[in-house]
Amino acid sequence: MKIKWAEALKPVTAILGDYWRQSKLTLIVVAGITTLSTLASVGAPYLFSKSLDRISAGEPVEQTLIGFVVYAGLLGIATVLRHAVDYLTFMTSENLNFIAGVSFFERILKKTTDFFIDHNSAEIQSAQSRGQSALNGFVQLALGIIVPSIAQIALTIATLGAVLSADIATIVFIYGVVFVGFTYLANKWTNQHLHAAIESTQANARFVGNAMNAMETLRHFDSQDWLRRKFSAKAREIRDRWRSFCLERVGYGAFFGVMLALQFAITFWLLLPKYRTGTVTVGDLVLFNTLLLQLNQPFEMVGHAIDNLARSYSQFMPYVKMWLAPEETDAEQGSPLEIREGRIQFRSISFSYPNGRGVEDVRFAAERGRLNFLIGKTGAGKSTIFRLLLKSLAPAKGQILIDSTDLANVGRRQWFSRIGVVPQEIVLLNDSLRTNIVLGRQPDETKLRETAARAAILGFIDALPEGFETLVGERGLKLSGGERQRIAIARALYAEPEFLFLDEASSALDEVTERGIMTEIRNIADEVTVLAITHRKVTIDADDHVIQLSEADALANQADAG
Ligand SMILES: Nc1ncnc2c1ncn2[C@@H]1O[C@H](COP(=O)(O)OP(=O)(O)OP(=O)(O)O)[C@@H](O)[C@H]1O
Repeated sequence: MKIKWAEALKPVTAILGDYWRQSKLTLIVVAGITTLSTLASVGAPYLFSKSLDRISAGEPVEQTLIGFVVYAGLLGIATVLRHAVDYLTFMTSENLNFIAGVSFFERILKKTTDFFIDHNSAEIQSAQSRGQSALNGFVQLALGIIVPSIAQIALTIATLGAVLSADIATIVFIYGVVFVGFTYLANKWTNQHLHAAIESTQANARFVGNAMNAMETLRHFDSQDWLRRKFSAKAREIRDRWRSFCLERVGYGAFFGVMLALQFAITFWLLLPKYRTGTVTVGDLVLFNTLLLQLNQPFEMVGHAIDNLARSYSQFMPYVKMWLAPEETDAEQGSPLEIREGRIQFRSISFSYPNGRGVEDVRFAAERGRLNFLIGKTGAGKSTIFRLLLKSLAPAKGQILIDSTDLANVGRRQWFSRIGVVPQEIVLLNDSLRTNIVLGRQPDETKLRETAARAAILGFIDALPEGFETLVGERGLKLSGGERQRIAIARALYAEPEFLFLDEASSALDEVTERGIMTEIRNIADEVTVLAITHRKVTIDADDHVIQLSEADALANQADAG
């Protein structure tokens, strides 16, 4: 996806806007100090050259000493101010990191399900840290380099023009334009290597994230060697792209050296005859030499700044792409959800994924008073129906009614506050059992114990030395599959939902435990609408309501209202 400049500017303006509001005072102080530092760095050599001329003209040393003392003082002040600018800029950058980090995280929280199917956590993190450092680069460049350098260039050229001659100032100006222009072109020419290097780095982060998630499996298949080869091939590709970039830049360096020598040679060639005729003094020559040497620094800095800007821009692209990726659209001002009977009705629902698969014309109703089981062959569309119910997908056709309210008009937060879900793939945080069940909702010890008992996990938790405070490990891997499922069931029941969706929620449980949990759930079926996906017929009782997805082509699924 190629990003337009205007689009890339959206996150920049949002973040820098916040940054300006929060760090206004420091930024103004930095700008003030920068101006003073620039004045001191041009004023000092000027004073030196004038004092030198006065001494050459035979003025007594006592009278000229004051000029040299002020010169020394100005040099000192310029150094102090330069350091102050460096560190104040650095100090504010931490605040910028904070703002950029939080804004990015908030955006990621709103992304669609597809976003998390396409990007893993390592890749998201890599985009975030590169994006943050690029943004920081922009600000540091602007504050610490571009603004002071341009001020110094302007002031120096004006001084050279006034003290020496307009043609010298013009030569220096032309040199600066060629220098900065060539740096810009060199960037353009080397950009393809740069973009390729950044893209490869991002792809490698995605690869590493995938590999970390599948580490156990890869080990079982003795795939480490294959993994290592793949990783080193990708890492080599990144290194080679960076190398091509750097070597091309080294070549351009030679051009800059020749340019610098030429500039000095031409200007001295013009100045020396003027010295002979007395229009230029020794002090003027010294001033010229000092200012020119000093001026190469801001020229180089502006050149590098353009260079860095180009690099930062590329580094910033993955961050921008993620920032701009579609977000869940929500009916925030949606219909209030009034629940009377808790009836869920699918009315001719169709949905197709980009690959053409999905569900078509699905019709069924799930009511309270008994459990509703959704069954059908693998790939028939059961999970897709759940995703539609959870508003991760939106129907292309048809309506999902909750009593008489169309679910499409209900805000996600409102809907999620009324439902409990146990997904097929249980996701646990690497935190305590308590945190994994409560998940940031209102803490209530009695409710916690009650729901854990309903999910048949209370006995297990109480027997652990640290009880509810036990840590579950990365993705809950310190628990068995069945324990993870029971924690997920307790989590779904904790907020006393009005609708409960179970996607193969008991597939990892033994029959006795499963029966116990299903009895608990049947006991609440009068107050909660329960819709469960299962492949295990034994889970289903004679009194339960079965919704059978047809065995025809998945896209032509026709649910039986049972
Ligand atoms: N994100 C996706 N992108 C593209 N196609 C998908 C996606 N998710 C599912 N599908 C396809 O849609 C169809 C229905 O999948 P779904 O997961 O709903 O089936 P299911 O009945 O839940 O299967 P199972 O019983 O195996 O879990 C399948 O053909 C599947 O390949």
